[in-house]
Amino acid sequence: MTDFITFSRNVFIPVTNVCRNKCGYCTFRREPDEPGSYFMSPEDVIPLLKEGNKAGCTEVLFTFGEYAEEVPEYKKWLEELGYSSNVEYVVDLCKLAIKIGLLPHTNAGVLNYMELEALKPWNASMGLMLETTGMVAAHLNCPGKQPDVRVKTIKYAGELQIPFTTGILVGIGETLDDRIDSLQCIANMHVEYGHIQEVIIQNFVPKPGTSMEKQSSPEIEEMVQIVSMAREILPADIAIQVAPNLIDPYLLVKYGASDLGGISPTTIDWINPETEWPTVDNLRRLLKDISLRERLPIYPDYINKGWYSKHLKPLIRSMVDDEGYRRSG
Ligand SMILES: O=c1nc2n(C[C@H](O)[C@H](O)[C@H](O)CO)c3cc(O)ccc3cc-2c(=O)[nH]1
Ligand SMILES: C[C@H]1O[C@@H](n2cnc3c(N)ncnc32)[C@H](O)[C@@H]1O
Ligand code: MET
Ligand code: SF4
Repeated sequence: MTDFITFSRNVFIPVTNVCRNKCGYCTFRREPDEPGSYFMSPEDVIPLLKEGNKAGCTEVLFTFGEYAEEVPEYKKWLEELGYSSNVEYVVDLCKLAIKIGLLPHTNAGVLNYMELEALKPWNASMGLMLETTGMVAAHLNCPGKQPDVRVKTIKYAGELQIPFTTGILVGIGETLDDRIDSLQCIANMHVEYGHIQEVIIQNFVPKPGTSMEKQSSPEIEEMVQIVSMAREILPADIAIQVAPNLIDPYLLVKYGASDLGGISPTTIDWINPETEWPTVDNLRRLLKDISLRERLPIYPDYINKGWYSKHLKPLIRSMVDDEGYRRSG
């Protein structure tokens, strides 16, 4: 077990819920003509960024339905704002965030090499869940959830030296062999490119109204097993993240989890809105004897390696302590 467990203070901004995929477990996504579908303009985003900055956050998590621009309605919204592509818009959102004092972490789903290249200078880190290398029914209508497509994006990020977050979703119909294969696949990519800063082991939570509503969440014993396996399979410099709003982290931390991901003081978890994040004080209580330390969205090793652009340098410098974590006070 590590000496301390890390987390980051973030603002969670779900820019659009329009998405080309139809994951069997997701309640976030909407059809463009469905009530509740939306697209956030800069006027919607700016107050949230300012509020997060005031509350002491270091990070903004921009997340999206995947390739929403393939949907004509979304494309029209973008063009009305004067953008010809989603990535062009995300770059502008990142610039706004940096100006306000937050380090961007973008997870826009699958992206190609050029899109990642355009986003790299404006992001402290980026992410994409591998989910699983297995063929599961939950991903039947999801061009962007095919394992080879996901792996390609994660490899491009490696070629571009982008500090990267990925992970697996546990309990979506994959087998034990699929879980081992997924972790091995991530480990191999890290050995080749050295860019995976953390791997999320996320437990599936069934949601009413989805095709998987009757499927159960993995038991804690199963999560302990997979976290232990992850700790054995993944190189030691990769952190293992679990989500403290989805599962009690105490036991998982004993078996190798070392990070609790982004906790937001001002926003909810838009993908899992049913469960609130614990406050930092509550986390300290949950973790009992184990101490908690705040990090930035870019891990100490990657700050040391200088894997960030000149646009982020002043902000990172103002936030970081001598050991690469969040400076206190
Ligand atoms: O608060 C959340 N943060 C999620 N994060 C963000 C994460 O907690 C932090 O932003 C990173 O650890 C960077 O600091 C993700 C990041 C990814 O790149 C990919 C998937 C996720 C999923 C979640 C999530 O479900 N909830
Ligand atoms: C942002 C990430 O949220 C995860 N995600 C999406 N739906 C669920 C769910 N029902 N339970 C747990 N995690 C989920 C996916 O792994 C996605 O990549
Ligand atoms: N839609 C993307 C994905 O599933 C981003 C996270 S879910 C909103 O990969
Ligand atoms: S999890 Fe992401 S890719 Fe899947 S339907 Fe939801 S928004 Fe789309």
